[in-house]
Amino acid sequence: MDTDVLLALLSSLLGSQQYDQATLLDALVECDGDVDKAARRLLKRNTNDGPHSRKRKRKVGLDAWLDSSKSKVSRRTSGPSSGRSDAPAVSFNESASEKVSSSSTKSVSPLKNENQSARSMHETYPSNVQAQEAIDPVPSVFSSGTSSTKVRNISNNEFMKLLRPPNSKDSNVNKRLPRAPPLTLGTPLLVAQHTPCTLHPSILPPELACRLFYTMLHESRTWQRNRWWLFERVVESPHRTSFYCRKSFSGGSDDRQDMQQAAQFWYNGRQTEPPSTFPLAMEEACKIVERVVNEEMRKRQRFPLEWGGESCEDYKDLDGKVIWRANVAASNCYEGAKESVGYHTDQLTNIGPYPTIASLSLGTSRIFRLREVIPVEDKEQRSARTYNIPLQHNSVRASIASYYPELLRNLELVIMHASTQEMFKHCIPPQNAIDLFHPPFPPPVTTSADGSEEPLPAIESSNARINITFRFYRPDYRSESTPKCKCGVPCILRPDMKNRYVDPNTANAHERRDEGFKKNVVAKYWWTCYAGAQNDGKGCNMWKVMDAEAEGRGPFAGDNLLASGSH
Ligand SMILES: O=C(O)CCC(=O)C(=O)O
Ligand SMILES: [Fe+2]
Repeated sequence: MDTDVLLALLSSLLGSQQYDQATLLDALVECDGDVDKAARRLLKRNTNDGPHSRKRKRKVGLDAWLDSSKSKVSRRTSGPSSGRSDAPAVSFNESASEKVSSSSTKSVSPLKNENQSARSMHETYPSNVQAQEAIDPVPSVFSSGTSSTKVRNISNNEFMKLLRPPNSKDSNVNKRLPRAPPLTLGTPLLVAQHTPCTLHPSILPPELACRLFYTMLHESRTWQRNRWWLFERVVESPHRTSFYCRKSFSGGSDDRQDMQQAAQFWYNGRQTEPPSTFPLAMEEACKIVERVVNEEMRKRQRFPLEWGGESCEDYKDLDGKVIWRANVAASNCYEGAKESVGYHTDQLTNIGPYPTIASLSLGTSRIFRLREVIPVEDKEQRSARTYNIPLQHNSVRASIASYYPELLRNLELVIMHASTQEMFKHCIPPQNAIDLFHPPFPPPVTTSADGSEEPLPAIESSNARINITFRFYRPDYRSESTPKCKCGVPCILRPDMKNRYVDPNTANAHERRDEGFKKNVVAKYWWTCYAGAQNDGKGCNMWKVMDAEAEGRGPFAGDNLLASGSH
């Protein structure tokens, strides 16, 4: 994680559009993780590139970065007219800042309520700042205060100490390792070969896909940007998002209420309106997605910690067992090429270990980027690779917990893939250009509150991508079972991505001996305090290992495997 923080900081200093991640990483490695030095080195290189290089005029350095956000605050307080003429970010931040300060005062009261919980879908990686950087060369971070700003100058060392957790090994990046060049995975076969994801093009009937695009784009007018605290500032994700619950979920009413409470704190502990239920077109699409995901899951070996409750009555369908059922969905809207989401893993708080997530893309095509997190033990042997997966309209990318595709063995690839959330971080990077989407059908008709029917506004072309991630909130990870930290706020659940183990339940003797099959299971998860994301950035640093048995979690897929003796 700390390498990502360093990368985010470095690109904040330089502007991420001008340097690709590999260049930033190289500079960091050359400078032993010193962000300031790396920024100066890259700048110097640019200066040498020619006398007209516009990059060399940029002021860099941590102090300059902090200064720039200070001056942003003062611009803000001196009124919008003093801002840049092209300054939507400034005026936006101004109103966002007001909203945040009121919500941060509010967040105290809901957090007192025992039944409510603070949680979010995304990790609070500063790489979101990096993503936002690509939109506005001035970092889109701002002080939470008014004109008496909370921003203070701190030394480089002090800052680095904040960023680097004790015992962090990331500063010792192995300099001898060649960099693995990024790979673009343009076909379902390539995606399956290299990642624990599967790609399903043209999954919905074309008319339904188009109707769903219109519906969600219309809904997205009310979606919000995610905000959280980071290093005494509030940062904001450069895309809009919303959370939906599925009405037809067959769990009891307690389940539904519990999911609603979880949804209220969907993003980083910020209290939101109760979630909407799936619109009709989304419900229709969900049924198709569920069928495809279940078919795919039946082909795969399960991880011991996956949900194993498919034999419970509630999870049976007319057709028999349903391994995976979507009961919530998070939806994202990216307008234009520059809107993005930074590198993160999805929080496991309610979806539990080794979750399966089905992510439907509608509208303009965008790149989905995956980057593997290399376990500590492997750091000397191999470097992380970045995979780019272009996601077209009406396609589903399913991240299904899987050990590794069979094909990998035949191809004798060294990298052994496990599950997406445990082994990879993902993002939607900003792009320089996108193709406009032309809806192939006229807009659907909607029924308004007074019962009258009218069509949604027609769209000739759109620069928006709508993403719907269908998820299964596990009954054994319901909100009320989430441990609370000393702040009295529900914790978040994270995997120990950097340490992996052989799974004794599934590995055979040969596999256990074989180096290549080592470390394909994440066995440790921990609960950590997350109050800091909303609570003026202040949390209690609480940290405890998840003890599935003591916490009464399950049933797990591993229990079923053992019972059937099928491993
Ligand atoms: O838009 C996408 O495809 C990714 C969204 C995502 O990562 C999320 O909602 O957690
Ligand atoms: Fe995600």
